[in-house]
Parts: sequence; structure tokens; C-alpha cells
Amino acid sequence: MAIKFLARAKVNLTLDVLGKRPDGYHEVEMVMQSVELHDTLEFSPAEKDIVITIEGMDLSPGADNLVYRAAELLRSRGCVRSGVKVRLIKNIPVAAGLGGGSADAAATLKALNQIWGIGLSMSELIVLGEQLGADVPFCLLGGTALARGKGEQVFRLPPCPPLGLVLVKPPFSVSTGSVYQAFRFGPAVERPDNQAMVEAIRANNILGIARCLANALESVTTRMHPELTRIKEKLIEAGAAGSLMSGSGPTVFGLTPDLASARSVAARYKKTDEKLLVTSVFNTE
Ligand SMILES: C[C@@](CO)(OP(=O)(O)O)[C@H](O)COP(=O)(O)OP(=O)(O)OC[C@H]1O[C@@H](n2ccc(N)nc2=O)[C@H](O)[C@@H]1O
Ligand SMILES: Nc1ncnc2c1ncn2[C@@H]1O[C@H](COP(=O)(O)OP(=O)(O)O)[C@@H](O)[C@H]1O
Repeated sequence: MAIKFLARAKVNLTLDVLGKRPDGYHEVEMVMQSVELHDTLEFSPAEKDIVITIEGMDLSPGADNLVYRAAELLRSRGCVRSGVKVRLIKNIPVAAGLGGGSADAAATLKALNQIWGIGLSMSELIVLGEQLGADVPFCLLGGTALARGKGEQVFRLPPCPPLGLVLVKPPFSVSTGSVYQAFRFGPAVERPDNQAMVEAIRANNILGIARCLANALESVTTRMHPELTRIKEKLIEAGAAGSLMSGSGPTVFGLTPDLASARSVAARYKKTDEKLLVTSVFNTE
């Protein structure tokens, strides 16, 4: 009998880059939001190996997969000898700025912590998750949160209103590392006002949230792929209250007051070679 876990994607409502750290990462401050779009992971017992099967997308099931790396990391931390079989059904586009790999890693840590009876606390899981990727700590917590440091310091925020989102994924992926490496401070960088975003969320002010959308990494990825600017404009023309690139991109999302209005924005959007996904914010298990 397999045990099922959902790994929900995330969008960045803001992303600010504050400086370069001695460890080569960048100091960031960002408001992150879980969304309903998710991968599904089914866990069943195995003698001693970690065996992954993947459906839905062409992705390596080997030791470089973040599900494998999460299982291996937890197994050594929990002194566990048994293996596990994981069926991964991928829906979240890969290397898209939606944290799909990080979400799968976080779901694997939570699931196996429970299944193997290791019993680590959320903060202990977050310390482990940080070793797998900067967005894994947020994916462990989920909901609406402020993240600092590399992304490993996560603080829960009041839940966002039930916003709708139209995710527009262009037909290419972007490596997180290459975007951060190319980041340069300067007038082209649109930096968010995180305090104003937190206030808008706290006040359930949808237009305020839309006005506060900003991502410092947009200046890098839109220089690599200028079509992203046009996608942002097309989402507004289709009726979105605001639009922004998520994370290091290339996914751009349009924000709407609710799921129904996201569906009508998607219907009006002038699609070319992009993939469209309609979803909504997700706040509680
Ligand atoms: C997830 C992978 C592939 O498995 O992504 P890619 O490298 O292919 O993009 C990474 O290698 C897995 O390593 P890890 O470095 O933990 O991944 P992430 O946290 O996503 O960060 C990718 C890279 O972005 C840069 N980065 C990320 C976050 C941050 N606050 N500052 C940064 O400078 C770093 O160069 C980092 O190495
Ligand atoms: N289970 C997984 N799902 C998605 N990407 C994965 C997974 N395991 C490893 N990866 C690798 O992680 C990188 C990007 O992960 P992902 O979280 O999808 O990107 P992003 O953070 O931009 O949304 C890709 O290079 C991909 O090959």
C-alpha cells in the first residue's frame, strides 16, 4: 500500500538580492507563496535500495534526482537501513522558477521522516533541507512566508487571500545558478518593498499585493530572454491585476483576485509558444 504526498510548487511574490555572501550564494529577502499546482509522490517499502520511477516528464531517476538525494540524506541522518520505492508523477515544469525539484525534495523529507519514524522537528528538517537547495526550507514550511539568508531562514506570514494565478512557461528552461552568477546591482534592477508587500498581505489588499510584485532577478533573465517582458505585458492586457517572473524564471505569472478570473485571463491571453497553467494560492494542509 503506497503512501501519497503532494509536492506543491511556489511562486515568488517578491525577490530582493541584498548582496553576495562569502559562501558564493547571494543574500536574499523574498515573499514566497505555495500554489495548488503540484507533483505527486507515492512511497512504498523496499528492501535496501532507493528506487525512483518518474512519470509525466523526462527527468533522471538517478542519484542526482532531488528525491533520491533527500531520501539518502535522511537515511544517513536517521541511521535507517531500509530502502524505499518512490513513484514521482511530475506536473511542475522543470527548471522553471517554480521550485519543482525543491518541492519534491521537501515532500520526500517530510514523508520519510514520518514513514521511517525518525521524528525530526520542522526546524531539524529545514536544516537538512538547506543542504538540498535554497528553496527547500520554504517548500518544507509551505503557505505564505518571508525567506532570508540564502533562503533557509523562513518566517511564516499571514495567509494570502485566495488569489488566482496564470502561469506562463516559455519553451525553455533557465539554470538558477547562471542567473545569480549574471546578477549585477544597478539602476536596471527593480527591487521590491517587502514591508509594503507584507502589509498588503496582512490587509488582504489584492491590488496592493499586485502593485508590490517585484523580482530583482528579472533584470537578468529578461536580458537573456527579452520575450519575457512581452509575456508580462500580455498578461496585463488579458486582465491580470499584476504580473511577475517567479524566482530565477523563466515562468511569468499573472495575478487575479480568484481562480475564476484566472481562467478568464487565460482564455483571453494571446498565446504563442508558451505553456499556460491556471492555479491558485495554497495555504493550509
Ligand atoms: C538544483 C540544482 C541542480 O541540482 O540547480 P541548477 O544548478 O541545475 O540550477 C543545483 O545544482 C543544486 O544546488 P544548489 O546550489 O543547492 O541549488 P539552488 O539552491 O537551487 O541554487 C542554485 C545556484 O544558484 C545560486 N544561488 C542560489 C540561491 C541564492 N540565495 N544565491 C545564489 O547565488 C548558487 O550559485 C547556487 O549554487
Ligand atoms: N525531482 C526533480 N524535479 C525537478 N527538477 C529536479 C528534480 N531533481 C533534480 N532536479 C534538477 O533541479 C534543477 C531545477 O530544479 P527546479 O526546482 O525544477 O527548478 P526551479 O527551482 O527553477 O523551479 C534542474 O536542473 C533539474 O534537473
